[in-house]
Amino acid sequence: MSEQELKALRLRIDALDEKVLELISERARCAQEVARVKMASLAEGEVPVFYRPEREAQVLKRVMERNQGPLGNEEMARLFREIMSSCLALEQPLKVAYLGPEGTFTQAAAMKHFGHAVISKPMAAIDEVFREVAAGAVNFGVVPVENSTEGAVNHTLDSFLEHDMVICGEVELRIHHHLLVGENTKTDSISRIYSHAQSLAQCRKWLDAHYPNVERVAVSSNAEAAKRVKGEWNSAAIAGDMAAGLYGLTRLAEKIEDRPDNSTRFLMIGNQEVPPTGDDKTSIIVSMSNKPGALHELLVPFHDNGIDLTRIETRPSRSGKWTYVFFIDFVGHHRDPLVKGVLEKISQEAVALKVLGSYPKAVL
Ligand SMILES: O=C(O)C(=O)C[C@]1(C(=O)O)C=C[C@@H](O)C=C1
Repeated sequence: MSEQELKALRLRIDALDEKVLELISERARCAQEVARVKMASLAEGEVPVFYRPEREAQVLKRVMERNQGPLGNEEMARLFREIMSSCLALEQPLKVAYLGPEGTFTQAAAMKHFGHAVISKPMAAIDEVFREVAAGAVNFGVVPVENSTEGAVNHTLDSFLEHDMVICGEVELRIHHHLLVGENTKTDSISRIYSHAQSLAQCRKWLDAHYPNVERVAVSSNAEAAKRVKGEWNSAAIAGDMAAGLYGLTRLAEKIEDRPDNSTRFLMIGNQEVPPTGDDKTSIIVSMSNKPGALHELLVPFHDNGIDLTRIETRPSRSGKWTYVFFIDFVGHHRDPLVKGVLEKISQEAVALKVLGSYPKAVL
């Protein structure tokens, strides 16, 4: 390519950037107007709700439907995700607590869902994320709930039994683990590998094959593991891209998870009910009496009404020995007439039924 051609193309890019800049600014001014309208239409004592997950899902879906390339749908939606995040921050910066420390996959999930213009706050444990939201110190919390290789995150499920929380969103993240070392690590004499117990389990086969005799030490998060190895000579950590970058670690081996499709689903928790979008999911907790056929009775109404169950999980109820609660996710919104009917039917048979929330299916 000649210098002249390159110069001409760059001039075109400059001109386009000016237009993009002006359009983004116009959009941001529009969002400021939206905030003004929201404030003006408040009833006496009503608190304004700036964040609208149902609207955000709609905007992102529209972008993906209309996108003609060459950028892929996900890439384009990711750009719009950030524009919307910045527009919302003009209305009101969201405060979001997540399972920390900095560099965890949960932080990456929070950024994927809310964008980077939020004020994010790392918490030391899942229960602390719940408490921070319950105390009103943040608008939302982000916690992991299930992994495609290792199953449920029990701490999260149990926290729902102890706190009154509304689920207002979900996000799925492809989880890639790397074996990381610090600059002083003697790589031929690694005697210890740190990571979160779930991550160690997700890489079990790889570790058995490559480091069968090395001690595996479970710590509170993979970011914590990355932080530790920075100062140690004979240890490595299993963690993701964010932690590797944050703590300046070297990748000794990449993508060491046993299953290439290893993914984790995260939930956004808060106090805000989300209206239907037409493409939603609902999460409920149900406890049934301990009698034969109880689980069958619980599932029949879903089957009879053609409602798609996406997950069912059992946990000890904590209110009696050998009694259980069921965590159920299904497609639909609790305000849909069909779903309403199913929930009424179940509550007639159940000891207790709690709707944890209805929320848009993950778009990104
Ligand atoms: O439509 C709204 O209610 C807005 O506040 C605007 C907007 C946007 O930028 O599109 C910003 C934040 C909301 O979470 C949803 C959408």
